Amino acid sequence: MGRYCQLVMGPAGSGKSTYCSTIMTHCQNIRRPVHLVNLDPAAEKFEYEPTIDIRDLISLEDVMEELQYGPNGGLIYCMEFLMNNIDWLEDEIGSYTDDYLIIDCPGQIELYTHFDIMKRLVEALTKLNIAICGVYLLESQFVEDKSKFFAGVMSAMSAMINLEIPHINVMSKMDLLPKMKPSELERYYNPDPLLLMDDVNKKTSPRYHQLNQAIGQLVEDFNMVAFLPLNITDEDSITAILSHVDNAIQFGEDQEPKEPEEEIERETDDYNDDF
Ligand SMILES: Nc1nc2c(ncn2[C@@H]2O[C@H](COP(=O)(O)OP(=O)(O)OP(=O)(O)O)[C@@H](O)[C@H]2O)c(=O)[nH]1
Repeated sequence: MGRYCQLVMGPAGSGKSTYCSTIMTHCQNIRRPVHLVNLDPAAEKFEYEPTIDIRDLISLEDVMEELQYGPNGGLIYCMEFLMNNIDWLEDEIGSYTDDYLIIDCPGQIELYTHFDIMKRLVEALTKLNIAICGVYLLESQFVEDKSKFFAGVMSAMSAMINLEIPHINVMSKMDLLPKMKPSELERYYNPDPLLLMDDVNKKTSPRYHQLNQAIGQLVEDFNMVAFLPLNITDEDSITAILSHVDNAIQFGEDQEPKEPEEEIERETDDYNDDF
């Protein structure tokens, strides 16, 4: 593999920064060269100093102070500013060849649902020949409220559909989840629409049952959302996630459309072989 990165996404507080430091520590222990990239202009402190940091370009604090934006508007302004100054990111990344970048993204959910900023970021990274794997985090506490869990599943789906990149979903903070039977947990790792129907129908008025069913059906039909558990104290869960990321990137590269020139060359060779 050449240059590649993990684009670490997920709602606010889902554990993105903790995940990034966990991966950094793991990679350093196994001597895999890795760099942390911070794209959250509101980030405060990091366990690892980021190699590339959006705050060297623009910080949310300055935008809020100087332009009188609120935190959400300010964040979108910062991300738009980054996209309009993408040369800065290209220059910063330029020197890191053959390295693994762990990109910590902001937690504003609208970035993954209805703004095109992440899509433009993906295009910019792809232009730099960086293979990307999206890593979407959802915290395990959502399991305790099934409608919240399914809302989280749909936000993960939204990121997958919008970005169209190799992607894995991670269920973070597994150490905080009360003990559950493996068969019960499995229904969350591979979201079982019946969980939603059984439980949410009981709590909602019958006029919403059809809607609950349609949402369950949507998740089932899409059939591509699955979660890998992350317990930051369990090395095996970290190794499993990294290996899924590697496989997703490899699979993505194998799916790349072939260069038309290659096709033409092969056809010419075939033609020559015939004679
Ligand atoms: N017990 C436990 N706590 C965690 C874990 N991951 C994150 N936390 C805690 O959850 C809170 C949020 O974690 P962060 O890593 O800052 O989450 P984030 O997604 O980067 O947050 P934003 O930057 O606000 O979007 C912090 O208090 C972390 O200490 C975990 O695996 N286990």
